[in-house]
Parts: sequence; structure tokens; C-alpha cells
Amino acid sequence: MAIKRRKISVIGGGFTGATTALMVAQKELGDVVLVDIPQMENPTKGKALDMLEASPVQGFDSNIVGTSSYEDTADSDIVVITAGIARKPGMSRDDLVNTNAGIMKAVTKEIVKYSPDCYIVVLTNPVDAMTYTVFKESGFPKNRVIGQSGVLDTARFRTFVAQELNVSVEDVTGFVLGGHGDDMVPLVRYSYAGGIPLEKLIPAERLEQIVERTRKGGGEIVNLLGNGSAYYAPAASIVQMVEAILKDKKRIIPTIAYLEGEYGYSDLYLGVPTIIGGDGIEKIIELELTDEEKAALQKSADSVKSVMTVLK
Ligand SMILES: NC(=O)C1=CN([C@@H]2O[C@H](COP(=O)(O)OP(=O)(O)OC[C@H]3O[C@@H](n4cnc5c(N)ncnc54)[C@H](O)[C@@H]3O)[C@@H](O)[C@H]2O)C=CC1
Ligand SMILES: O=C([O-])CC(=O)C(=O)O
Repeated sequence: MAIKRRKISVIGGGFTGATTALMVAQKELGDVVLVDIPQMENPTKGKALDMLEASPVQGFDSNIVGTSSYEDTADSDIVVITAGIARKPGMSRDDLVNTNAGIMKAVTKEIVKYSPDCYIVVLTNPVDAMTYTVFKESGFPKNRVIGQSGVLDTARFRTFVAQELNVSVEDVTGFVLGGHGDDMVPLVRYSYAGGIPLEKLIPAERLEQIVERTRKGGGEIVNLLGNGSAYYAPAASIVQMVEAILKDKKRIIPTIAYLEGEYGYSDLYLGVPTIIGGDGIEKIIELELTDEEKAALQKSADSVKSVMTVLK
């Protein structure tokens, strides 16, 4: 039997969606379908065609189409949701909850109808609550509905640490627990540069400043852009998750996962370290936390829960 190319659909053809589509195609992870609302059909087709015309120059053979019809997404292996509104300066991610929850429900119905076996990766904010909404609406098992925040938050932390030490970003590891908000919990104790604990390389006070900048990393970009939020690093983060699933890489990355008792929480989507492979979230890794870390995680989980009460 002939081997078929993978199919990745990206719902929402705005800044994050279009950038994700291009990066997925550039890595030849599969063919890409970029979907937006009917009023945006022509611009979406235009973006897709423009990307496709970059393929001979860059030498990638992924097809990219723009559409407003979900029929074109049929039998996708992975569907990425970026549809919805983004925040502007002065807003919090939680201000987006009502509008974006409605959009999540509508797009999830269509995704499930045409790709009942797909894996869904959610980006739309407030992403912990939106991932929960998609999970409930889809009826999919928990391993097939995954939210993105930890790859991005960790990437920001790694960027700032690499700048501070003037070393390669590749040598800096870290990870961030909790919800994708200003209460997220960058775990300094589990972060390293070249295998050396960061606490041995950077004074505690300076590390705390880096943690604080990481927590507010999304807002820093929102304030600089003036009319929208980050999209290059968010798209790169989504692509890492898509690649981990399609190549069954079994990467240990922080993702937003459905908790059933892990870390003491239940019926909640929250950022935790996970193993991501060919079956989506294959495992949640539970770590021992100090009392201080537990309290920080509790604060972050409480913020996510308070957004969820609006939905319930
Ligand atoms: N989880 C994370 O780490 C991050 C989350 N985000 C979130 O991702 C979302 C998208 O951000 P951007 O791409 O910058 O926004 P954008 O405004 O550039 O694009 C959103 C697109 O969604 C489309 N859309 C709206 N309703 C739709 C529907 N029912 N079906 C299909 N498409 C629909 C819009 O027409 C628009 O083209 C926002 O909610 C933003 O806050 C952004 C960056 C990081
Ligand atoms: O800040 C925002 O609204 C977008 C986002 O989630 C991020 O860049 O971390």
C-alpha cells in the first residue's frame, strides 16, 4: 500500500495560525489545510498560496491550502486550534474567555465531524480553560486533546537565561508548571545550563527577575506589538508538539493535560511535564514539589479554576 502524506489542519488563519502553517510545511511534517471563517476565505487562500509559492525556493514539498470549508479538513491526523480573538495592551488572557469559548465549541463540532480520530492541539487563550472546553465538546479521550503553553513559557525562560549567561540556548533547559498566566510556576530547581543547576550559575535575586520576566513574557510582547500578541515563538512551540506526535518522538515537554488526581488536582486542564508521542499525551510525569512550589502551583491552579467557573 502506498504511504500517504500526513495531514495537519490549522483552524484560524491569523498570525499564529498562518505562522504555524508555514513552519509545519517548511519541516515537511505533512500537507496543511488552513481554515478561517467564510468572510476571511480569500485572504486565507491568498496566504496559503503565497506560502506554497515559497516552497520551490526553500525546497519543501508540503501542499498548503486555505479554505473556510471543514470538508477540506477531513481525515486530518492533527488539528491545531488557533481560532479566536487575541488580547491587546491592558487586557488579560482571561478577558477573552467568553468569546473564545463560543468559538471553541463551534470549531470543535466541525473538527470531530470530519476527523473523528485526530489529535487536537489547542493554542487559543485562555488556553487552559479553552483546552478543557474542547475536551468536553469533542468527547475525545484525554490523551488526544492537548494544550500549548509550557513549550512557549519554557522557551522564553531559556532565552532569558541564555542571554544572561551568554551561552547557547541549546544548552539551557528548564520547565514551567501550572496555568498559562502571570501565576505560572517556572521551576528553577529543575533547570540547568549544560547540566549545571542554574542556582549555581546565576545569583538568586537575578534568577527571580528572570522568572518574573518569564511569567509576564506574553504581556511584554503584547505591549511592544500594540495590536495583538506573540506568534513566532507560539507557532514554533505548536510545531514542536505536532512533530513529537507525528514522529512518535516521546519528548518530555510541558503541556496542558487533563488531570485526574495528578499533583492533587482533578477534572482540570493544567500545565505539567508530559511525554508526547504517537498517542498524544502518553504519560504525565509527577514530580515531588517543595511546599513553596506546591503553594505556587495552587495559586496558579486557583486562577485557572476561577476562569473555569465562568464557563461552568
Ligand atoms: N497558548 C499560547 O501560548 C498562545 C495563545 N495565543 C492565542 O491564540 C489565539 C490566536 O492568536 P492570533 O493568531 O494572534 O490571533 P489573530 O486575530 O491573528 O487570528 C485569529 C484568527 O481566528 C479566526 N477566527 C475567528 N473565529 C473563527 C472561527 N469560528 N473559525 C475559524 N477561524 C476563526 C479570525 O478570523 C482570525 O483570522 C488568541 O486567542 C491568542 O490569545 C497566542 C499566542 C500564544
Ligand atoms: O500573551 C498573550 O496574550 C499570548 C500568549 O499567550 C503568549 O504570548 O504567551
